[in-house]
Amino acid sequence: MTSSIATIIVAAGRGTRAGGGPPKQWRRLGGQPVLAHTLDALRAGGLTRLILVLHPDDMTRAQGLDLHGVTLVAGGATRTASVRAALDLLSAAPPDRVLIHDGARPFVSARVVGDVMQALNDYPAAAPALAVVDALWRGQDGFVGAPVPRDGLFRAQTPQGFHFAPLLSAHRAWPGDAPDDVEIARAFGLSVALVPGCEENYKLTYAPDFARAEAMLQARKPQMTDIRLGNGYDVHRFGPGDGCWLCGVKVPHGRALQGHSDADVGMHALTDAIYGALAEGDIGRHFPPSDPQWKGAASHIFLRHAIELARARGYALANCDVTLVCEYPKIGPHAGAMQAELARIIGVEVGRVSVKATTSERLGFTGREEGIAALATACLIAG
Ligand SMILES: Nc1ccn([C@@H]2O[C@H](COP(=O)(O)OP(=O)(O)OP(=O)(O)O)[C@@H](O)[C@H]2O)c(=O)n1
Ligand SMILES: C[C@](O)(CO)[C@H](O)COP(=O)(O)O
Repeated sequence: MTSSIATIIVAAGRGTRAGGGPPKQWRRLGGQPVLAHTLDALRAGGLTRLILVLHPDDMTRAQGLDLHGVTLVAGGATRTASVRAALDLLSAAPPDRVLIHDGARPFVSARVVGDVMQALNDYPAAAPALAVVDALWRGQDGFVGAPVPRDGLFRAQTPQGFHFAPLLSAHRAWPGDAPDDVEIARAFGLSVALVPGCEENYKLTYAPDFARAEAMLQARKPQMTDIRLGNGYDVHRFGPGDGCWLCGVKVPHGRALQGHSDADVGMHALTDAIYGALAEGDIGRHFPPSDPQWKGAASHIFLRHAIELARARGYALANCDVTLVCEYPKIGPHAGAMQAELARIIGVEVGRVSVKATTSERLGFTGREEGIAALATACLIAG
């Protein structure tokens, strides 16, 4: 038989030790109120019936939270009074079990929640805690006094879990305040099982605890891979000659491509794709055709420049793909050599470079064999 469970989140305190500003449970962590993280963490632990105890002055702040499955209740002047208000509310439709969690512990893990719930199958109460590992001393007027044996000492955490009926009786029998509900349950005679807590489940208490929380959130963020894509397109016309430079290979042909440089249309398209990925314009920006020093230049100069620029910015070429559009010369027999040459210039393995070709079905300027067009895509990856 499954038992019903409700979770009380106490969040009606004023957070005076955390310093100025809004109460700590309403301060923002990673752009959201602390309480939004706490609710998310508890839901991730499978808890759905949630009682959120708020200070009467904070009720309107709750509108910014995801209140699905949440009942709001006004808290009291002490933590104990706040828990009691929630227990009284629940007593109208009592669950079998209740977990009580500090709103100021936003990083509780599903594992801790699960361990507490599991322990309630065998015990009337259970609480997470961490063994004290450091040596303990009593301080005496600013000096180290007598050591305190640390064996058997634990640092208490929440959620603390209880069978509901005995806990309600324990609270109703308790006269005043208490640091937590374990103390009240034990005073009533309930045995409380220890389950392992976790370091991340610390309570935001003092101002520096917020910097630690921000750092934890930052570390949890999936690291975004910086991937950049660029495309390039180029056309050169045919003129007299005995072959075309295409992707670094001279392909025998009855004509040659005309241009200011060696007119390697494929390498130009690829170079522009790399510049495009870097948002660095095109070849014309880096090697102006008006500058006579680039007349007849070998196009690998341009490609090397683009890839060096990428490296200087911290990018490597992940892969590239060049498509040549022409009826003639036939590219297929030379595509392997072109891939190898481009890979050599770029400094990557051949498997990252693709060269392929298509005709335009005799349509347009390429179909009329007036020139060759080339398209290229380059993918750069940071790191
Ligand atoms: N009257 C109170 C006092 C405390 N709490 C809640 O109990 C949890 C643990 O208490 P603590 O860390 O002591 O919170 P504060 O009382 O807000 O802090 P401070 O003592 O620094 O003012 C917090 O989530 C807090 O909001 C509560 O619901 N009602
Ligand atoms: C309930 C509690 O969080 C257990 O660690 C703690 O007792 C309440 O907070 P305080 O900082 O001790 O007031």
